[in-house]
Order: sequence, then C-alpha cells, then structure tokens
Amino acid sequence: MDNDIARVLYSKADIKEACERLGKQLTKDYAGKRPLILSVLTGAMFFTTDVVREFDVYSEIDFIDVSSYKGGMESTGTVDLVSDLSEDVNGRDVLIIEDIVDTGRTLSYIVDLLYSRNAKSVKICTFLDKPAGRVVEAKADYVGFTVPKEFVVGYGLDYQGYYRNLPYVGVLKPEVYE
Ligand SMILES: O=P(O)(O)OC[C@H]1O[C@H](OP(=O)(O)OP(=O)(O)O)[C@H](O)[C@@H]1O
Ligand code: HPA
Ligand SMILES: [Mg+2]
Repeated sequence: MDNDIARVLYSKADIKEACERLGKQLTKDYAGKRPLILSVLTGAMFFTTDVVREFDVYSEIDFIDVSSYKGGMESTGTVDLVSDLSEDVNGRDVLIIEDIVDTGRTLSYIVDLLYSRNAKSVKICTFLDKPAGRVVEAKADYVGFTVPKEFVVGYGLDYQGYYRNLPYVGVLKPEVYE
C-alpha cells in the first residue's frame, strides 16, 4: 500500500501525540460527567480506540454506522443510516468521535438525530477537520489536525474500501484513482 501514497501528512508518532493531547483535554472537560461516546463507523474505528484509551472518565461506548461516500472521493450528498446506535440518548452527554469532517453532512445528520432524541449535550471530537470542504454548517469541538482540501487516506479513511489499515495518513498518487 505504501507505494500508492504520494505524500504522508501525519505519521504514526504525530497521531499518537494528537490522541494524547485530545484525551487530556477531554478528561478535563468531562470530569464528573458520564458521557456516552458515539463512534461513527466505519472510518472512526481506529481513532476511537486510540483516543478513548487516553480519556480517563467513566464513559460508555456505542456505535452508529452512516455512509455517504460509498467508497468514492466525493460525497453522494445523501447520508444513509446503515445501523443505528443501541443506547437511549435522552438526557445524556454525547461525545461523537469522527475520523473527518469534510462537507459536514454526516456530522450535521448525526447531531440533528441526537438532539431530536433529546440528548442533553452533543460535542464532536474529530481526528481530521477539512474546513475548506464544508457544504453545510458543522463545527467540531475537538480537532486532531486541520487538513487542506485534498482527499486523504489511512488511519480509518478509505478509498474504495481500501487503505483504512494504513497506520498513517497520506495523499494518494493520482495514478491510483485516474
Ligand atoms: O463531512 P462529510 O462530507 O459528510 O464526510 C465525512 C464522513 O465521510 C466519511 O464516511 P463514509 O461515508 O465514507 O463512510 P465510512 O466511514 O464507512 O467510510 C467519513 O468517515 C466521515 O464519516
Ligand atoms: O478526504 C477524505 N478521505 C477519505 N474519506 C473521506 N470522507 C470525507 N472526506 C474524506
Ligand atoms: Mg465515516
């Protein structure tokens, strides 16, 4: 897979540092609360497992599976709910864990869903934020890295379902998708 990567943006060490930094901040901000962590499948699986182990607060973990890219490089514009979360969020402090906020559609869909079910608070911790990609309003409260408007892969982020298991984040060589 390394041969398909034109440029590495964040190394394994950079990622570890970001998870530690975010975990510390979250531990401070959620002290005394019992949040429900909501991991957004599939992309956020790696970031979730790393960041929650730096989060020293009593918390439960749940998952929601939503999909809008269908393996491609552009959002289809429609967010499909593939699998709903299991917990009742009524009155809960929910912390969404995402791999990337790009157009903002996915995040906005999930935040609306949680508030419609009477969540007490909803905050967002994203590994990557791509503000230049925004189509709808969406703001993350905790950000690992801010990325330029480029399609990135690795550490959970896929192209056609592949590259999620790269331990770093990079940009694909054009010949891979052209
Ligand atoms: O801000 P947006 O433009 O909505 O993009 C961000 C979302 O898109 C990707 O998910 P995808 O639909 O590819 O599903 P996946 O996580 O299963 O790969 C990514 O994991 C985020 O959840
Ligand atoms: O840059 C990206 N890479 C992979 N998946 C994505 N989903 C939204 N943006 C991206
Ligand atoms: Mg996703």
